Amino acid sequence: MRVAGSVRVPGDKSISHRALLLAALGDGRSRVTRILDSADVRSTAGVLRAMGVAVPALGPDVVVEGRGVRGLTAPSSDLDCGNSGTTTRLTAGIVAAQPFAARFVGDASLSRRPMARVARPLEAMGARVTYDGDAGRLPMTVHGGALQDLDWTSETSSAQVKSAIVLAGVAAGVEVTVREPHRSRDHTERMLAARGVDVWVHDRAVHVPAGARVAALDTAVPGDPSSAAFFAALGALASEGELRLPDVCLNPTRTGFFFALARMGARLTVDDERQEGGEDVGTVVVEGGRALRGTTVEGEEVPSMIDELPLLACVAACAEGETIVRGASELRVKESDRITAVVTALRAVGAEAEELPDGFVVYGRGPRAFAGNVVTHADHRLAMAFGVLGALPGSDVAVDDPACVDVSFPGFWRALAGAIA
Ligand SMILES: O=C(O)C1=C[C@@H](OP(=O)(O)O)[C@@H](O)[C@H](O)C1
Ligand SMILES: C=C(OP(=O)(O)O)C(=O)O
Repeated sequence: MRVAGSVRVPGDKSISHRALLLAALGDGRSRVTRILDSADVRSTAGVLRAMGVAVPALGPDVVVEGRGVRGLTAPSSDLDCGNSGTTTRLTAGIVAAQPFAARFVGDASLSRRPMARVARPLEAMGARVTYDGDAGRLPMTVHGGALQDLDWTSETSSAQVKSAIVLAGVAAGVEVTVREPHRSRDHTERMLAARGVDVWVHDRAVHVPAGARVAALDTAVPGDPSSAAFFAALGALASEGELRLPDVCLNPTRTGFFFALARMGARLTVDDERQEGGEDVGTVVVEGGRALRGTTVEGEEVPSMIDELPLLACVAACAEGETIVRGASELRVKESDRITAVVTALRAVGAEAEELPDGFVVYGRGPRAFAGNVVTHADHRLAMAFGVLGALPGSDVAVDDPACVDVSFPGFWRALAGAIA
């Protein structure tokens, strides 16, 4: 298989959510260009509209009139977060500081995911959180109120938990410190700093002082490294050719997959590296034709490629030798249980893999073709990872729900077909 050309991946999902939320909390008008128009970001736009923020239909250029940190209005309907954990948890932090209650609902997948991880610190700040049914699961109502300062040590390295607490602190005007075991993605910190908030980051701790205001800011969203990862993998698995992936966010809390792929033997370089809107951005160039070998991922590397681990498992099936991922039990509480789902799907297409409680082992047997049916559990990352395996010469992989890619990467299948020469 030969790859060629340039794939411009859509805007970063994490940054797109935050760009809307911070624009809503801002003093004045913010313009966001190149925002990701996907189902998850539409969920964030929808919950903001329900709270009185005039967010236009998502497009190349989105202008939002900020309401200030406590200027949201009580929603007259539920906040429908769809499939999006980020929408739910970050918005829960903001609602905790507003003088009203809001009920969060989501689809079947989101309704299985744990919410106590954000509810507990928000309760410690003085908000009240109630559940319709099972404790810690949606539907969940956050009753906002007068919040107090918080110094919180998180058990998980979760940017959503960290951001929920930080946004609650900013919206309430109180002081917060959040500590985490390993550094998770730091877009909230960078984006608040760019909007005039005195954020301090020291090692694995973040501090925001009392009385913060969020300035309005015009920004462009860089390309999503989690979406670019599928094309980096495709290029690395190709027998010849080169793919260029321009304008990808290269924030070091997000580039773990590229690093692991390079370590496995892929030829990856970066052109035109620069700073844009507080983020490192560049063109990732991947060349095919290299033999790949297995690797081990654990510890602090895990958060830097948390959403790319299903894809890493697929690449590992085409490498020589074992790939071991440990310390990634968070994968069990994503859109699906991504440990069980990826191991089951790998076996279904003819690869060898086994589950660990907190990760997996893939027994790679070098470049080859795969065939079988993949159950995605409507998980976009699973669909795209197995889409890459299905694109390999001789492969015949049927993904049960190809449309679920719309959560993060509408147009993925066309882009995948277009990258193969
Ligand atoms: O903050 C964010 O934008 C995200 C954080 C990660 O989740 P956790 O915070 O649950 O690890 C990641 O998996 C998710 O896709 C997006
Ligand atoms: C886990 C993901 O997103 P979220 O938590 O926002 O649903 C993801 O996009 O892989």
